[in-house]
Amino acid sequence: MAKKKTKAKKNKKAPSKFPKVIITRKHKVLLGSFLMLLGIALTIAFISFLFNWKYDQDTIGYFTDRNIETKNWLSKFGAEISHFFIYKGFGIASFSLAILTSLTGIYLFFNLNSKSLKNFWFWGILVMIWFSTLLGFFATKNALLGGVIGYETNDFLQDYLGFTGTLLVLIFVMIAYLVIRLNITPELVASYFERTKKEVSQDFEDSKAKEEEILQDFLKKEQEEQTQQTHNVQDNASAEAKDVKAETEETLQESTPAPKPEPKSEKIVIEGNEEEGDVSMEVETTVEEEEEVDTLSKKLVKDFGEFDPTLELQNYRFPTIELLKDYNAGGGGITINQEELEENKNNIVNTLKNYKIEIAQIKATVGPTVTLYEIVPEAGVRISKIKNLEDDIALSLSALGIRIIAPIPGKGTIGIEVPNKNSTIVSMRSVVASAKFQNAEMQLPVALGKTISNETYVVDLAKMPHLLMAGATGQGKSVGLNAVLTSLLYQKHPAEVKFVLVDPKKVELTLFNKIERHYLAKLPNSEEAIITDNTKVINTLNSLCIEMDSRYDLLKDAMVRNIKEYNEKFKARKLNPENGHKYLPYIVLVVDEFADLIMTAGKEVETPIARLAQLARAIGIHLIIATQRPSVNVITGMIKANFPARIAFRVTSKIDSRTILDTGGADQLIGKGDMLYTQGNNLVRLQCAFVDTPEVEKIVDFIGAQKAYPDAHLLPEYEGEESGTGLDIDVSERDKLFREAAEILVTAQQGSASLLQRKLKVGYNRAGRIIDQMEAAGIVGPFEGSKARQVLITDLVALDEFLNNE
Ligand SMILES: Nc1ncnc2c1ncn2[C@@H]1O[C@H](COP(=O)(O)OP(=O)(O)OP(=O)(O)O)[C@@H](O)[C@H]1O
Repeated sequence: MAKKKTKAKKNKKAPSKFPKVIITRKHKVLLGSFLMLLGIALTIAFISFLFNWKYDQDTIGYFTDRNIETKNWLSKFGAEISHFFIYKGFGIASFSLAILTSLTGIYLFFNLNSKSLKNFWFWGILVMIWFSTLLGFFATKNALLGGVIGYETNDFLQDYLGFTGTLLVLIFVMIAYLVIRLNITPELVASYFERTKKEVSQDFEDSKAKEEEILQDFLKKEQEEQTQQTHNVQDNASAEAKDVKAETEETLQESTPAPKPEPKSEKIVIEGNEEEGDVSMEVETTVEEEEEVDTLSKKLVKDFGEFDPTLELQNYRFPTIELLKDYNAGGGGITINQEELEENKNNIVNTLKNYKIEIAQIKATVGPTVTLYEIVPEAGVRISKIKNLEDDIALSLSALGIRIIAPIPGKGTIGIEVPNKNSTIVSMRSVVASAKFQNAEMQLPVALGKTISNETYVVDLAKMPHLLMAGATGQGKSVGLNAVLTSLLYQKHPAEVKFVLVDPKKVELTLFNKIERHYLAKLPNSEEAIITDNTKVINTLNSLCIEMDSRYDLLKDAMVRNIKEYNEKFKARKLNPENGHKYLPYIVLVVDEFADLIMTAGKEVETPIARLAQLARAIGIHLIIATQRPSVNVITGMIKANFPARIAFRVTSKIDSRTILDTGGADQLIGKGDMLYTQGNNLVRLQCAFVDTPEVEKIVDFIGAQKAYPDAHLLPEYEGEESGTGLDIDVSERDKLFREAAEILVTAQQGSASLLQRKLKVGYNRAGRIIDQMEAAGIVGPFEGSKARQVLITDLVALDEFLNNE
């Protein structure tokens, strides 16, 4: 019980802690500049101390006495602090402290990734201790070099390990540093020497070749001079020259670089017994050739560093947290209303008593929108009884949005969720600033909102791997979509993720147009990156399928299983861009109002969507589809089977809830971002993070104002059937009735399929196909909606001529 109380206390306190954790950009700039200057001050003080320490010795300890003067360039502060760190501390190794302080300042000031900073501090301090001990070891008489700590550490080690032992420890620490921090291995050192050796011998060969060239030039000149002399002399001279030439050739032959050594082979001889007539046999075993691939990639990484996909936009700045509004700035998180809690508790206890269910324990967890009352029934009460009474209990408590979970999975208690009278908005700012989101080691982290116990809920879109969002209109779907997109914008560089946005309503996602050249992907030749026309969606989906197939080919070629491994290999320069390899960004396809799409395009979109959903997980294409019409003809079995991660906002009926989640519950939500999330197993009730349109606008403005790529990310080209208009229809594939049909239309001067149907007595499909073939041939014009097509040939004679000339 006592434990529970403290837990409850923790929960109560948790929200008020939040604002304290947030370090704003201003704080960072201030602290960063302070630390940079402090580092510089320390360096100045330390340098000055090295020259003036003897004089300043007497002044130490008189910090408050203003009459005493020091020679340190930073006066008393400099003398005292240097005395503390250099003399009493780590000796001249203390300079590393000044460097680390400045470095921290630089990181904060420029808002750099602070992960590597921890590494710098750890190794910096280790090197400092090591160096001061080393100096304490070798320069025992000069206290200034190793400092007191260096001297004492060394003394301590020598007492226990002796002179040699201490030396060995120092050497080991150095090796550890070289191996762990600088990744220097014996192989690397060996390969360095090997390379240098090769370079030196190459230099020798080059100079030899030059010498040969000079020699040949010289010989040529000699020869020319000699041809001008008398015949006799000429003969002699040419004979001599021949000699010299022969000699030169000999040397030339020697100096020409030897052909590449074949892999060495070892010869083993199996001796036969000659007396018995046996023949001896030579067995040749070849030594394996060395693999060059790895050493090449290592060399590339060594020369150019790992491939950095963000290099093209290396000055890109992630949106700052200040762009998001702090909805709870005044109130400070969840407020707990004791009276309300008491009232609800009594209500629950009494209601259950009416049904003769006694309660042993009850515990409340206050969340942003609902409070969860966890009940432990008295021994002997069957859970199924409570489950059967679910509706009656909800009715007795007479509040909207009550959900009973009997039992809570994995807990053995019964949960009753009762909405709070005053709900708290979960701001996007609070979830983005949370440590859970900031430190999330996920490929595509998405902060969905907060759980009932007020914890930030972060999921990995890459693991989902596709998300279905549904809910009645006005319950928070668009806000939810924006929360997902915003999360990704806060964590992923434009080089790492691209969005394909489909927005038939034309208003929800339009804002993201501003980041077209940073984050959006589109078809080549399309003007707008955000797709608002349903017919164009089909082309985009098919293009994504092409992209998927080509990505699979790349993965196969690279012999990896997924995009993460592929990109790691590419970064390590193990994949050659000349073979078509490139860094692959994640692609997130967002379809708002999926119902609209299915209604207009049906199978044509369902098939590629299902294909992508089934196969695209490994190659980094993830789908998010949202709909306000959660009926079975929209969320079909095929869609459901491939979208294990689902979010349900409030719906109007239990049937709708079943369609989305395979279980009830979404009909009991209270709306305004109250939602249920499942990833195939448990249902989690969450309050969706709230991000308003002006906030999204600020973020996209912030990103849009920065340097961008020249164009949006281009998807592979896909020529839709309707855009091709069958122009490539082969003449030999024409319908048998083609000529007859053409004559009918030219005579009637009316390009109508129904006319063909009537005259030729063919079905609608065949008539349509013939018309398409005629369009391809140039006999009739393009489809003009309700009007009949224009006939481009005036009479039968012209038609005859036209067809004969084809
Ligand atoms: N997470 C949330 N927290 C607080 N209020 C919310 C939240 N989500 C939505 N709301 C409220 O609900 C309103 C409607 O939300 P939203 O526009 O997202 O609904 P929708 O389901 O997309 O509706 P539609 O399908 O008609 O576009 C918002 O204007 C806001 O006031």
